[in-house]
Amino acid sequence: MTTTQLVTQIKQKKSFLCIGLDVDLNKIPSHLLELDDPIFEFNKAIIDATHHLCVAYKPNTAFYEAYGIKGWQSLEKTITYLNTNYPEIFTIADAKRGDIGNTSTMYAKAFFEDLAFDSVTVAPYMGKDSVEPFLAFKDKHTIMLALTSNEGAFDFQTKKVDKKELYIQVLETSKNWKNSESLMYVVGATKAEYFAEIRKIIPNSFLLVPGVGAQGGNLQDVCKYGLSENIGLLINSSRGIIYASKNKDYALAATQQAKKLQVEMETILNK
Ligand SMILES: O=c1ccn([C@@H]2O[C@H](COP(=O)(O)O)[C@@H](O)[C@H]2O)c(=O)[nH]1
Repeated sequence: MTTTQLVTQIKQKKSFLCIGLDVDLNKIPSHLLELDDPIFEFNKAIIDATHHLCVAYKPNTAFYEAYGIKGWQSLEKTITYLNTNYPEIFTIADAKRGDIGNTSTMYAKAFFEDLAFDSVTVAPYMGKDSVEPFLAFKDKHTIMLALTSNEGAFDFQTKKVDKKELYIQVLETSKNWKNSESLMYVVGATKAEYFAEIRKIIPNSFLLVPGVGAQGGNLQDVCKYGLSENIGLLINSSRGIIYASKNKDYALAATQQAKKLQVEMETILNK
């Protein structure tokens, strides 16, 4: 998917919401556990109930890998279901990969070719030659961790290297990499006070922003300095939407939570 197609979808739906599909078998309604593939059935119901309110879905691969081959099959069925039934939706494999070049190429093939995701998250720690193999894929997007939502972000990311914070170095340096126009960045909603500085460096790049909802990040605070000319934000909420109810009404409850965020986003976009 191209960035233009993503922006068009955002404008049509008046939403820049990304829903995280982080499925934990201990948290889903118990009646689903009797089915052959509870993870897929849960995702299918959530997707059917929310696709009109969001522009992206983000399964975090950890929640699938934890269940071995069955979990990976559920992930495959979920992405195939999305690509077949809702091809306009932007898909993110939150896998946080990155390795030496030839290994990164294999990671990129796994998520872009085999599973046909539109994007994958990567860690910047191993540098240019670990990220450029992902950027070589046309109309695919590489979403690099910049300033993460967790407390541990302050351990390294905000530490100064050559008088500049590491996350700033990541943003500035990666702008010069081959095919860097395919880069997006992860910036946590819990770090709203950093968005103004970040936008000075990457005014137009899309930012994937996790941390709204369960982690306490605030949508209004993020949008104040995070919005760009082409909107440029994908705000993720996972647990706050998919676990809004533990009962049989879970899909309806997810719709209601997603709708709340979409309405807030529509108001912001209309300003
Ligand atoms: O900085 C980061 C990077 C990734 N995540 C991931 O996003 C979701 C957030 O889930 P919630 O339930 O809405 O808190 C999850 O998959 C994280 O691994 C992040 O939170 N922060």
